[in-house]
Amino acid sequence: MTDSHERQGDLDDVDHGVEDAVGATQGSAADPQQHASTHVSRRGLFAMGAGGLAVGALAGFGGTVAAQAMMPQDDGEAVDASVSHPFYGNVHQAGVQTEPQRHCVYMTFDVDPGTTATDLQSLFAMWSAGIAQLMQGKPVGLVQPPRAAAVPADTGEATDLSPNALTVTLGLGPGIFDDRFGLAHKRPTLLKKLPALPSDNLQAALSGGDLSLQACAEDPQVAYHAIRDLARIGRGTVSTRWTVMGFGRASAGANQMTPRNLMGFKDGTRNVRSDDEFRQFVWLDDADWMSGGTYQVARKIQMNIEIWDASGIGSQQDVFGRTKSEGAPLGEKKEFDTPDFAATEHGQHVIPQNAHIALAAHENNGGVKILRRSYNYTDGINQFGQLDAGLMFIAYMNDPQHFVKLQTRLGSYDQLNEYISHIGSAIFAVPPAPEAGHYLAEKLFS
Ligand SMILES: C=CC1=C(C)c2cc3[nH]c(cc4nc(cc5[nH]c(cc1n2)c(C)c5CCC(=O)O)C(CCC(=O)O)=C4C)c(C)c3C=C
Ligand SMILES: [Fe+2]
Repeated sequence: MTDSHERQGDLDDVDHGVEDAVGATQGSAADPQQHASTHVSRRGLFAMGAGGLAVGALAGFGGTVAAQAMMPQDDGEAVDASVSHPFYGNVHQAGVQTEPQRHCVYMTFDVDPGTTATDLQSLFAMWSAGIAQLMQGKPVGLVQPPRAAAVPADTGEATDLSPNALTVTLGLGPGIFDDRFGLAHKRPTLLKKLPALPSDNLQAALSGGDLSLQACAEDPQVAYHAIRDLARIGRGTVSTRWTVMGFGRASAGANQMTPRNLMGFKDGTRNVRSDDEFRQFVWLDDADWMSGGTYQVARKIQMNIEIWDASGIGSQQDVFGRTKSEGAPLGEKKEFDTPDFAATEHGQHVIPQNAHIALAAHENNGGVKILRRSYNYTDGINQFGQLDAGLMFIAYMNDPQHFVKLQTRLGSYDQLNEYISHIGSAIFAVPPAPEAGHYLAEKLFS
C-alpha cells in the first residue's frame, strides 16, 4: 500500500471526483473476471469500475457540446471551440494523427517508490476516466462540492470553456518495464532508452520519465487544466519530472496551413500525412497488446535565437535548404515543390548537402519517415538576459531507430547545429486507445 492510500483515508473532506465516480460504478465493470486474481485494494476497485464510468460518460455526454461561434485566426483557419475528439474505441490514441491543435502542455512523471503494479493499474484506470471527461469539456469531479470543508476534485479553471479539441495522450517509458512492477515480459519490443547521440547536450532534469502526458488543445488553459488535474489524480503514485508549455504548433496536419517555428521558417511541409503513410511509418501492427500504438520521442531543443536573428537571410535559407517566406526548396518556386538534392549551380549544390532538409529527407535516408508533431516553447529569458526559447520536438514512429538514424546524421553534420542545442530527451511507448468499458494499457495487467 502506498502512502497515497493513507492520505486518501485522511482526506475525508476531499470530493474524490473521478475516484468516487469510478468506485460508484464498479458493479458495471465490463469484465470482472479479468480482475479476479488481482488483489482488490480500494484502488483495485477503481480499476474495475473505470469501464463503468467510461460507459456512463459516453452515454451521458456523448453528444456534441453546444456549438459556439467560430473564431477566425490570423492564419485564416477558424477555431471551433466546440470540437471534441473521442477517447474510446478509435484504435489509436488521439493526439497523434489528430490535426495539431494550437497549444500543448507536455509533462513527464516518475513513479513513486513503493508503488505496486496494482497502484499503476488503478492510476491508468483513473486517468482514462478523467481524460474521457476532459476531452468532452467536462470536469473530473465537482468544482463546487456542497460541503464547505470539501476540497474540490476539479480545479475549475476550464469551467465554461468548451472542449477546444483537447486530446490527452499517455506514454509509458522504459522504466515501467524494469524490475519494479513485474511487467518486464510485457515490454514493447522496441522500447529502450535512446542511445547517446551526436551533439547531445542533455540535462537530467529535462530528460526521461516513467510516464508522459501530452495534452493539446486550441485553448492553452484547457490543455493546462487537463495536465494539472491529471497530475493531481496521480499524486501519491507519480511525481512530476519535467514539463514544457508549447504554443504555435510547429507541424502541420493534413488540412492545415504550414505553421512557422521560432526561426521564422515553415515547419511541417513534408510530414507524414496520408493514412497509408501512417500505416507504414507510425502505427504498430501485429504487436501484441501494443497493436494500434506507436512510439513517442520527445526532445527539448533550445534555439540560440539571438545569434540566429543576427544572421543573414542567405545563410538562414542555406541552413534549412528552403526559402524563408514561401518555404520553397532552394532552386524551386513553391512550398510543395519537390526538392532537387542533385541540382548544382557553379559547381555547388543548390541545396547544400549539410542543409537540414538534405540530411533529413527520406530520399537520402533509405526511405525513412517520422511524424513530427512539435510545438514552439519559451522559458522567458536566460541567466544572460537572452531569449530562452526553442522547439519542443515531439515525433511518432513505429521504430525508434528511425529517429536515431536521422538524429545521428543531423547531430553530426546539420548546419542548424550552430543555432540549436538538444537539452532534453525522452522516449515512450504509446499504447492503443481503449475500447468503451476499458482503460489505457489495461492489457498490461492481464
Ligand atoms: C531527428 C529528426 C529531426 C529533428 C531533431 C529536427 C529538428 C528541427 N527541425 C527544424 C525545422 C525544420 N525541419 C524541417 C524538415 C524536417 N525535419 C526533419 C527531422 C528533424 N528535425 C525531417 C524528417 C524533415 C523533413 C525533411 C524533408 O523530407 O524534406 C523543415 C523544413 C520544412 C518541412 O518539411 O517541415 C524545417 C524548417 C528545427 C527548427 C529543428 C530543431 C530546433
Ligand atoms: Fe527538422
